[in-house]
Amino acid sequence: MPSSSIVQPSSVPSQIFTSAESFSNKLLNDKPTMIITSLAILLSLLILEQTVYRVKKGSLPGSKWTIPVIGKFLDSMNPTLEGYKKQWASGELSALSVFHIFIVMATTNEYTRKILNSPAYTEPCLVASAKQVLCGDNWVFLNGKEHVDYRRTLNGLFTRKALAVYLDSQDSITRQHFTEWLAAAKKDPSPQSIMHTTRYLNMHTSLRVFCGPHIPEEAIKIISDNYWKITLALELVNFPLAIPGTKVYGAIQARKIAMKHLEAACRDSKIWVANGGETTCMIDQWVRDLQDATEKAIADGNGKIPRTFSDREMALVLLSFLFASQDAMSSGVIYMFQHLADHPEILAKVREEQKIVRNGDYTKPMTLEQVDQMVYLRAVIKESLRLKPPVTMVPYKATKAFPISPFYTVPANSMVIPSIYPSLHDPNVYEDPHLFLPDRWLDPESKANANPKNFLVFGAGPHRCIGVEYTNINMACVMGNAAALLNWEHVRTPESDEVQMIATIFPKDGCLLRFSPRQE
Ligand code: HEM
Repeated sequence: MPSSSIVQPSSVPSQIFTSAESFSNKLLNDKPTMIITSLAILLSLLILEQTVYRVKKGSLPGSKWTIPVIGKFLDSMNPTLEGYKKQWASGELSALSVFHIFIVMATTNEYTRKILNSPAYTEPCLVASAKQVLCGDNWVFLNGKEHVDYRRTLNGLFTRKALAVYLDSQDSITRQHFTEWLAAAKKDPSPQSIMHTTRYLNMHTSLRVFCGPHIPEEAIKIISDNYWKITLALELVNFPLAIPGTKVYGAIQARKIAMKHLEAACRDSKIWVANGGETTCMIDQWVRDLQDATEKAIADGNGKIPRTFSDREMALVLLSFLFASQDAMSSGVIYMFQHLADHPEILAKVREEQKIVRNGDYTKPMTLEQVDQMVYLRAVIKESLRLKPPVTMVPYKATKAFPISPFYTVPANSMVIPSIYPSLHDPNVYEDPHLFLPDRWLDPESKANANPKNFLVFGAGPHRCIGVEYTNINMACVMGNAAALLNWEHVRTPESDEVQMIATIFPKDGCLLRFSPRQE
């Protein structure tokens, strides 16, 4: 076969094979050509892949070549904070590629804020699997005016009045779990990791705050047991196909289970509110807000009747809240337990404040007014979140070519990642950034307070966390009650200060604590 046929395959199509024998002879004769053709195509694709990567990367730091097809997939499967620190140290902007997704990582506060505040060029994409797990029609994927309008409705679920209603559930569930933790510790006094117990406490609290009495206790347990599959699928880039056995497939099954129960709760709440039931939870609050706005519009005769929300739409919102809060809140609370155990002098001050604010009576449920007065505890929470921010980075996508600096334009459709961690550890803003120093938040003139733009624990811009106040109150409720009602001893291991990244960050040894009851 002449070599020209390699580049001119069209020279053969008119040939008709008249027998099976001549066909197989032809195949045997053509075998070397087919191999050479395939190799040539493969080589061209590899060269094209490397060229596209290098053109997109331009002058940014990062590997000169990318591993064919998978890129840095293996690194992204086992991410480490050390690995990310290396990437951040490589430049203010740096590049990598995973499964042909070109990624630009921003390190500085300036670039990070620019990505978060440029809705004309960027939108959150969470992680690559997020649309499969959360459903493409989830409100969190809206942008621009549609997003602003939707979010305005949801803001009503986080007013001070609404937060005061939720605090009762938060307080009673926290106490219930502490009682169970103490009973377990009495049975087995050996130190135990608090990873799963804290996650269950958070899931239980979230689902009662969101759904009140409209979700049965067994459903909470089922959702909680399955939710870990969602957490495991939150890698930056997953294996692209959601086939049985993959993490994304497991997460989709877990979401289906959660959605079934959340939709049922929304249905139940609508009936409850229509029958005059009191507001017990977030969905009741939402249904009541809509009912009140509708009645007002009719009474005013202005025609501004609010849109209705189906059970599925409401359940998708609750799913987005669960998704946003479960891992982040667990990380925040676990590190609080660790930091306070490792700094007994700070825990002593938290206890002193609890005693004063609550008049030494820890039997009464915590109130919002009391949380307002816990100035020291709130500084401790802020510092714990700064030192170990649960969310170290937030993946965004460039919806069009994004001129992030005078020297570099992020190519359209790339992933562009604002990094939160470096801003929170900037030594120019936080002296001794690796130390746990809550006092830095108590002086209004401190560098930390003078530079709020660096405090990116909850992001910034149009998609800034909607649950900031709820988070602060919940952490105050859990840690205020823990300080008052529990003693805990941290059994340190060589891995206590190492960080494990599973969607958010956790101490690598799971934080081993020994609990006992506290009497003042
Ligand atoms: C320690 C706890 C939490 C941390 C550290 C945290 C952090 C974050 C961060 C970094 C973002 C991205 C912001 C951005 O893109 O600029 C975010 C978004 C979001 N968070 Fe949180 N979060 C926490 C708890 C919660 C809770 C408890 C809820 C709900 C009950 C919640 C609901 C949301 C939602 C809905 C978004 C997306 C907002 C939007 O796209 O408009 N978060 N959060």
